[in-house]
Amino acid sequence: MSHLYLSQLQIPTQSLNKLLLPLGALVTSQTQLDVSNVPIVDEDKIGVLLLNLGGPETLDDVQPFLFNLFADPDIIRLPRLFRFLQMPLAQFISVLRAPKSKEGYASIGGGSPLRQITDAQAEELMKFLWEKNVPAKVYVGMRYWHPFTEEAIEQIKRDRITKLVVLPLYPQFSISTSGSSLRLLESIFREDEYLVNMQHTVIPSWYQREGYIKAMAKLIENELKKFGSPEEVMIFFSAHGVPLAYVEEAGDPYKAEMEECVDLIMEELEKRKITNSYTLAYQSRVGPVEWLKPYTDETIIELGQKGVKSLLAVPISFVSEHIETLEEIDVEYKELALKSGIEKWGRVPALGCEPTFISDLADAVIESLPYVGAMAVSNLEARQSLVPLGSVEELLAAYDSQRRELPPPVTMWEWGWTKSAETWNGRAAMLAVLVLLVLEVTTGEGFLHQWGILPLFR
Ligand SMILES: C=CC1=C(C)c2cc3[nH]c(cc4nc(cc5[nH]c(cc1n2)c(C)c5CCC(=O)O)C(CCC(=O)O)=C4C)c(C)c3C=C
Ligand SMILES: [Fe+2]
Repeated sequence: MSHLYLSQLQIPTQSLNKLLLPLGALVTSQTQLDVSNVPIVDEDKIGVLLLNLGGPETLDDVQPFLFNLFADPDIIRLPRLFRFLQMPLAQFISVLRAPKSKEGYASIGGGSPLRQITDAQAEELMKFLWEKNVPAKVYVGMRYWHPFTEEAIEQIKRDRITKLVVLPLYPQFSISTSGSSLRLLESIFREDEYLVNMQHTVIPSWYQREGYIKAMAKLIENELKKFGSPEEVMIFFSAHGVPLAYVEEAGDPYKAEMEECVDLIMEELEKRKITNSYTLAYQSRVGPVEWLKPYTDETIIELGQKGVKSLLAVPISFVSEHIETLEEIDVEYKELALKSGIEKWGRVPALGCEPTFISDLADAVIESLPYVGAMAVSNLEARQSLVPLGSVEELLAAYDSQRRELPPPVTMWEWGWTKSAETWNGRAAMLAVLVLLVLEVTTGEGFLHQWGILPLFR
């Protein structure tokens, strides 16, 4: 785990006067916390901002929620040349996907439980912080639905918070989740004088924390006991997928962090004399591109073919129940497993407000407090004398540089085979394709239907 300032998410030249401090020591420090050296003065008002995805609360929210999701350039990554198509494409895909998504949300009670669960987690976290003598207020900022991150920030300003710890509720870092939320936050901070001057730190990922690993192991142990022969059960970790290009081209650490996380949980189980076989697969892919493999559905079928009879599904990338646990795993994958020859099926619940877990999150916040703004140094020498920059900064910088490369400046229209003509031809072609797609969706006929491509987005 490392800590950083939001300014570190910017290109390096803009972040020279602030410092990212990877706190390797804190990763392993699970010992008794000593809050006495936390530099908090009486006037300090401490805030914790929990970042999460957000989910539609009613069926009418589904399409606008999907629009917000697909309008995010960290979710649909278009080459810069085609960036102007982001909004029309988001509109197009959200309208196309909404009916299927609505069915899913209808089957879990008409909306996402994410807001309620995240609010409850915030409440519990606040209780633990106060019990540990850290009077802090906890805020929730969602990326794609209410309460939006912008709303949380407004409240933080109204409350005159002076020290802020930013904690994404995703255990493992991905460009598409924590990365996207932090990038948004960074842009909000950059434009606001109050926020620029507010001391803050970010905990980018925390999958390796002992409290989290222990809480996960305990939940798995509990569910295993419900099987007749627990030792014969295969532990099936199922993580939300990301497109393969995120990992292979943009350098997303998500897969590596996921694999390490699974290893740590299995090591913890071994300490409890649980040595079951296990596997990790990726679920919930969207669209026609290749995603991280192995895919959950294909793996279930293969395991059935290999004669596995008992499977315990463990959702691993998210700490709340949500549509992909309640519908995709509990209904679709269970049905697939039973059809594939698996006879006994179980599922580990999401962590939610599990006390070991929330208490550990409170510890993570307290451990990061000494670093809230404490390392804002203005000279390069001081910066270089400290611990080298952590992986998050490098990551987002690499990712940004990949996105920054490209286009020739788009000038006025010129005839002939010029750079400008090429650019405008490209844009015109994309617009034409878009018009064709809209026609196809509205009429239900066209080449994508004939080729069987369109249903892939549904
Ligand atoms: C760590 C978790 C998640 C990653 C990584 C992630 C990447 C990712 N997701 C989509 C597309 C969709 N995600 C949707 C819902 C959704 N996604 C996550 C988590 C991660 N997504 C959660 C917890 C939820 C559910 C929220 C809720 O309402 O309960 C949806 C909408 C649902 C649906 O229509 O299936 C889409 C679409 C992409 C494209 C992506 C990586 C690029
Ligand atoms: Fe998702």
